[in-house]
Amino acid sequence: MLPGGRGRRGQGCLWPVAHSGTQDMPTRTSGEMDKPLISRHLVDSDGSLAEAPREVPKVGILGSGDFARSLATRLVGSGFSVVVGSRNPKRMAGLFPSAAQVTLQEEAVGSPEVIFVAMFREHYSTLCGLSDQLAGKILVDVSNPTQQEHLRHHESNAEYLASLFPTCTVVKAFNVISAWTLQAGPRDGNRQVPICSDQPEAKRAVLELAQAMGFTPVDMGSLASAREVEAMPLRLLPGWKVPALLALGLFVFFYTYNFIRDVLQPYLQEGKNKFYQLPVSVVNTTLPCVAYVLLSLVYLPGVVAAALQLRRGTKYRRFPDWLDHWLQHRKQMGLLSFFCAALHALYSFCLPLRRSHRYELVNQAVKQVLTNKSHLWIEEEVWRMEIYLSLGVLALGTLSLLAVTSLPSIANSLNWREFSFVQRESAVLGWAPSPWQNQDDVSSLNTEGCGPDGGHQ
Ligand SMILES: NC(=O)C1=CN([C@@H]2O[C@H](COP(=O)(O)OP(=O)(O)OC[C@H]3O[C@@H](n4cnc5c(N)ncnc54)[C@H](OP(=O)(O)O)[C@@H]3O)[C@@H](O)[C@H]2O)C=CC1
Ligand SMILES: [Cu+2]
Repeated sequence: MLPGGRGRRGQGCLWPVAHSGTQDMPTRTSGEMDKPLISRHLVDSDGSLAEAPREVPKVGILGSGDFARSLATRLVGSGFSVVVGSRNPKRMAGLFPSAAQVTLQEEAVGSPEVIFVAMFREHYSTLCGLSDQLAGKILVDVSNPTQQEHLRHHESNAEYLASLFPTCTVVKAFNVISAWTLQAGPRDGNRQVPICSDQPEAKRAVLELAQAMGFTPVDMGSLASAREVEAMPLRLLPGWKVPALLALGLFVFFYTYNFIRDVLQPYLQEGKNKFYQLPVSVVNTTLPCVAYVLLSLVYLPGVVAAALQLRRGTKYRRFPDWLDHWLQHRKQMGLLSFFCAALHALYSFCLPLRRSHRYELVNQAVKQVLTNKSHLWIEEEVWRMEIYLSLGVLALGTLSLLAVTSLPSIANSLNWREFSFVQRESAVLGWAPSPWQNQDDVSSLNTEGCGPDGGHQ
């Protein structure tokens, strides 16, 4: 079991990998050579307790910058012995945890099997002098290219490092984790660490290292995926761009429409000044329209896909790309729909707070007095509003249930049947999940609870 890690019972733990052809293991007898450095089993096959880990695994870090410091802190905290290689160890030693050994680059790379290269790409070539000492070791490339660098270089940083050190095994990992997350621990921030390498054993070693540090490693395959892994931190909310632009476009469209209908037309035809309605009332009328349309766009691709499958007579053929993308964006559209509906509810609460509303009430009262009416009560109107409001609240409640259960952490705590039950039963459409639907889908309901005039006024 790894120190500080959540070692799996009865399962072999490979860290650190004993390289075939690694010479620096003279301390172990030949009988021990096939065992990993750390004790292999928590519980042996005969049920007796295995020996506790004795040797503290050593990890090397080249570079002494922000990332190196955070990494060293985290590794020491996870029970590893850390040796840092710097061009200027004296100056840097004070910045590292005291348990970490800070020394010259050539001294640091001697003993550890796994060495993190916490430097920028342009400085990789300065390590070429260490080629001989590095032979046979695992180099972990943590670098992140800038947008320009990513576009300029065809090969990934990790592949470039591998080309400089053909005798080493390069593993790409940890680039998506910020120095800050490393230091604070994986409690907050992203836990997932995508890892890729051409050598399965080396990848496995780094996978287990990440796990021992409390992260969730994700196997991304061979080093050819490094370019994709390096592009990850450059992307900003990738799945949200299209749905957010769509929501914005819908908002602009409906806002313009409502402005023309509720403000401009009364002004032009009757000379009424209703421009004060622009900040609250028109926005409040617009939000449910956006919510409705987004919601129908959550359902529509499912129907289109079903129709397509029926027409093709099979479900084992790929959907066209546009439909595929649309299907993949349903969750975001559903959540944006929920967001608009929630905003609409808030705005609706604020309607009676407005000064214009108070003036209108008083004016109406005065009018009533002048016409000598004492009691104004239209039964039908009263009932209608009560029902609108009740349906609106119910609809928003259901929509929030769908939104909440679609969040990964909550969806993961439900099994597939529970998930589809919540999603289906709460959906007033009675829409059944189908094979193309993924677990992350938010399906929704068809009522939003708006008055026919949309504005609850
Ligand atoms: N900071 C972050 O949050 C993250 C950083 N990364 C990646 O980690 C790597 C290091 O980043 P970071 O620690 O922030 O950078 P820094 O600038 O803080 O550190 C870079 C280190 O590289 C070392 N180095 C070795 N050779 C040279 C050289 N010839 N010229 C200059 N420096 C050299 C230096 O250490 P010394 O002087 O001791 O030799 C220096 O401390 C980068 O590739 C970055 O993309 C990845 C994810 C997050
Ligand atoms: Cu409403």
